[in-house]
Amino acid sequence: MATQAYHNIEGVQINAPVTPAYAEILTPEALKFMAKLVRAFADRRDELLKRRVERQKEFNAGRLPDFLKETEHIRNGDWTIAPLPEDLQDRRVEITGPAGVRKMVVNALNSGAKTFMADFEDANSPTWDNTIQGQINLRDAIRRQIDFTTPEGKEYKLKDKVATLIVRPRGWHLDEKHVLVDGKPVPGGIFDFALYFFHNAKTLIEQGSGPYFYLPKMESHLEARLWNDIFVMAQEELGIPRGTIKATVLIETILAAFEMDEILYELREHSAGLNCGRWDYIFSYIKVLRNHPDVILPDRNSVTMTVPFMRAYTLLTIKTCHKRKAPAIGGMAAQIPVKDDPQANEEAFAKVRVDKEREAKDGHDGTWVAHPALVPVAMEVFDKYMPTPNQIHRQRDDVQVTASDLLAVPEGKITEAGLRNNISVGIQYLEAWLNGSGAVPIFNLMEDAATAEIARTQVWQWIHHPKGVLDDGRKVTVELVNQLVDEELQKIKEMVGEERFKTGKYDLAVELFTKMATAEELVDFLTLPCYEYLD
Ligand SMILES: CC(=O)SCCNC(=O)CCNC(=O)[C@H](O)C(C)(C)COP(=O)(O)OP(=O)(O)OC[C@H]1O[C@@H](n2cnc3c(N)ncnc32)[C@H](O)[C@@H]1OP(=O)(O)O
Ligand SMILES: O=CC(=O)O
Ligand SMILES: [Mg+2]
Repeated sequence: MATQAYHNIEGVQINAPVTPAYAEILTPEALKFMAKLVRAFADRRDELLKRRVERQKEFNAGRLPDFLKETEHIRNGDWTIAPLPEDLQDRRVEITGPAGVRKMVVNALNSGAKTFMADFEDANSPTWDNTIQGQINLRDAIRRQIDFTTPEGKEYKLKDKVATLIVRPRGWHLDEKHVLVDGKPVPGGIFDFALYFFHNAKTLIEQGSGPYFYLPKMESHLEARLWNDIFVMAQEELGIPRGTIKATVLIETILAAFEMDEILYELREHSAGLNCGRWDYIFSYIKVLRNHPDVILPDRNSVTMTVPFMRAYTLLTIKTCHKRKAPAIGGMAAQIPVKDDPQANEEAFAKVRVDKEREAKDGHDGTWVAHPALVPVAMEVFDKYMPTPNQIHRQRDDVQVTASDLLAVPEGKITEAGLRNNISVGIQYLEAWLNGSGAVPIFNLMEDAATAEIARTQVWQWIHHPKGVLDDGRKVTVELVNQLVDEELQKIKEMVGEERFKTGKYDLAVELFTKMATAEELVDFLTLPCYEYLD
């Protein structure tokens, strides 16, 4: 790999190729801006990550998450978030997809969805190329200079009316290893935010929109405070009025569910509400409560949105948001179109419809879809049940959710089929991610970093937990998992063919998967050890 050090900007070093196109993003001014934010806030990010570790030690020792005593006054206080801008009033359907895939950016913006969340997180494998190409794509899309024709002659051209753009930077746990400030890798979230904001905020404002963000995987209101402080400084630096940035926080950790009011409060000048990131939420539930002898989840496909702890969390999100005049956006159904099988396709669409109906009736102000073909499905449902741009006016005072409701352990079986599915999906997903694809279709479902986290964490939990027993009475063990890994790998080989298997990264994917599933300690995020292998 070529190495380029940006010696002209003191303390900033880039250990990756900088092509002329990349240099348009990595300009001296943009890097200075990024470095200023990093210098101001990276230490606090590090402290907050240490705090996560300390809190986990307490949960491992038997403590259960609960609402915070010291912030009771915020939960009981009478306050609301600042008014929402015009183009974030109606978010009934939001499409998501990786920022780094140019044609998907065009397709998503053209999809008919109200907004498009361009992703540097769950749907993105953070290779250097994906990261910088993502920034290029977004810059070009905003300036309507993204149209192109493939060598096969297929045209990608933005329609007149496109979705409002929202960008999801990486979570606090991830670094951008290719860029160092004062010798240390920069927090990936600050890197993604800073470059996008620097290049586009003013243009977006001139267009009547604004710099809008989704903030992933937070575990406390102190982490939200950090984002808020970054926003304040970033706006000041560029001479943009405070409060222009709007950010929607994903409630996708069990710990954040206990701090929803506090998170909205920290960001109240910059808040665009909350979203139910259901897949990471399930992952976080397993991770945080991993040492608790009563907590074990059944097969991944039986942890649905209607199990009590998931229902409690989504209803509490709606209630909390609406009390604060904030939108409560729903989550992602994993079904995607099934090619060449109309019946299976109709079944998949029906599942999405049911999911969206429940969300709209509950009071969500919008929802997510993974594929353009699902935009009309979700749109029809929300048009039917939500005639107004949003339903923030619907107070859900009838909803009463306690700490034990949020923690309630669902019933269900652990089966060999469920174990095999987790193994196969885990390996296939890791292989794709290592090859630079962060979202992929596997067995007709959308899989991304969050859904794959559940797969590998379940295998770990079932091995390590005394109740990790299959419905036929067999204990899940390292030996059983190793045996099934071999068998599932063989099936994958048959499915993808000899050539693809040989040229793929299956050996590495199996090694990483098996290590994470069988290690004594649970790895915090699968993306951390795997990132070492990304270019
Ligand atoms: C847990 C969470 O965080 S959810 C949010 C993060 N996850 C995501 O964003 C996943 C988004 N979805 C996707 O990435 C894709 O839909 C996948 C990978 C699941 C399936 O993709 P494919 O196999 O390419 O789907 P398919 O072949 O049906 O695509 C048909 C067309 O739709 C496009 N398309 C599919 N999904 C999307 C999308 N989300 N955004 C834009 N375009 C899309 C494809 O690029 C393709 O375009 P083309 O005809 O111009 O070539
Ligand atoms: O980011 C969304 C999720 O479900 O995880
Ligand atoms: Mg997520």
